[in-house]
Amino acid sequence: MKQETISIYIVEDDAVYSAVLGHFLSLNPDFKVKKFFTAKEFLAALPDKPDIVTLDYTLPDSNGDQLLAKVKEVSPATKVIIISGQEDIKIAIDLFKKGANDYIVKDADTQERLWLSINQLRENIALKKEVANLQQEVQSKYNFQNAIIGNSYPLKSVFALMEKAASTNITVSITGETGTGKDLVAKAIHFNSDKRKAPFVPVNVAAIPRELLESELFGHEKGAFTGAISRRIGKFEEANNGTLFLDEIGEMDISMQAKLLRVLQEQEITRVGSNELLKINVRIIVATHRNLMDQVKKGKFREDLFYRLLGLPIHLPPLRERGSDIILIAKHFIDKFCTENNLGKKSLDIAAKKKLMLYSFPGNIRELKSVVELASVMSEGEEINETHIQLNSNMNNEINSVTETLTLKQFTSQLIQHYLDTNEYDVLKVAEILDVGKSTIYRMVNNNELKLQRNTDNK
Ligand SMILES: Nc1ncnc2c1ncn2[C@@H]1O[C@H](COP(=O)(O)OP(=O)(O)OP(=O)(O)O)[C@@H](O)[C@H]1O
Repeated sequence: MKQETISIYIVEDDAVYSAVLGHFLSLNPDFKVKKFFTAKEFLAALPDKPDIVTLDYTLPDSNGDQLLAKVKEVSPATKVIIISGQEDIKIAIDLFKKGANDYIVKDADTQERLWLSINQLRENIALKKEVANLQQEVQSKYNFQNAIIGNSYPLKSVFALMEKAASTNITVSITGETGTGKDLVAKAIHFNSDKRKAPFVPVNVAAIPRELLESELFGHEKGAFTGAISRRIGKFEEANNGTLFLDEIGEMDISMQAKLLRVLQEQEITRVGSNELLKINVRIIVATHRNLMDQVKKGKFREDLFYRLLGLPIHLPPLRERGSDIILIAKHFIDKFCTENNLGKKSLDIAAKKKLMLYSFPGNIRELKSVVELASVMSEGEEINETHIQLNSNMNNEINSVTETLTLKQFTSQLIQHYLDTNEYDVLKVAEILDVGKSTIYRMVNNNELKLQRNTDNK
């Protein structure tokens, strides 16, 4: 672990003793030492929150007891070492109870004991700082706008719902095709909620054999079934006070659905092979690529569980409906991949962008990522052109009937027409999705390049 500088305040009215301690601790260049001779001077500097304070138990204007209480009030994370002229076990125990970290008697060994004590506390401080930094890192990694790239109209609605989800404990149900970011959205909600310091526990229901799911979720006691050689806690217990993310919930077996419903209603679980009820407090987020209502109609998903899990529904639109987000996300992946692989800076040329915009991306963002990473490898220079973009399946939606021989103007007009047709001819919405001015669209309508209503020729 990297050793960081730590600040130490010495509070001691005996000037000689203070100078000795100060000199001794300053031998370590990582220790930044300040000396205070009265409680008054020390209290004035306390808001700077030192890492460690050594307190002389008896000062002319206060005592160790009062100052310890003040430190705990103003700077609870500061570690306090009491240095006392006499050994009094009762006082020492009392001080420990009130939060002192060590109690050292002034004698021949004081300096060594102090050195040891400070080094132990220092490890603890460094660990706490590291945990705090990691927590901050994770939070900023899952900050909505950092983690989830895009500013299209449909994605902005998703952000608005995510804010609501993060500020409450409501159950969240996320739907969307494969690769649209369901997992990412679930994590971002957790790491922006007040449960962020507790665990985020993902369970992919589809990946666990049906007969093992119950013990995976609720845990089991030793000997509960063949192979249960020891007690094991389940995912619900692991996620206690945090978030349990049940991915692919639509794949859950109907008998297991009944057990899950009971647990959600009662907020308590029973480990397999036990009779003991354990209270749990878990935020639930579920995701599925299926239409759960259809599953209910087909009798494959319990209606009562469906409504119990629906909570705040968030639907993630497929990538092909996110307009120019395709290019933003592609750029993001190219920059990241090129930096990680020392490939220098690369960018997409116009034809490459056009090829990406025309494709329907059945694998959504996951597919876009692999397409542009491969393109970054294939391109020799700084530019990624259309020959580097290797698509995995044939273009299959109506927009893909556009031929490669179109001019940029014809292409633009067909692209906008496609979005008008699929967005109820809402000009403002389409202008926002495609990031063009609404006047551009109206101009093209006036020039008969675009239609603002459905074609009625075939009716
Ligand atoms: N808007 C986005 N911006 C940047 N990266 C994204 C975005 N959405 C998804 N990703 C990335 O795309 C990949 C697929 O996302 P994710 O696994 O969350 O999708 P999913 O919907 O859960 O897929 P599946 O249903 O197959 O499990 C991940 O690498 C994720 O980080």
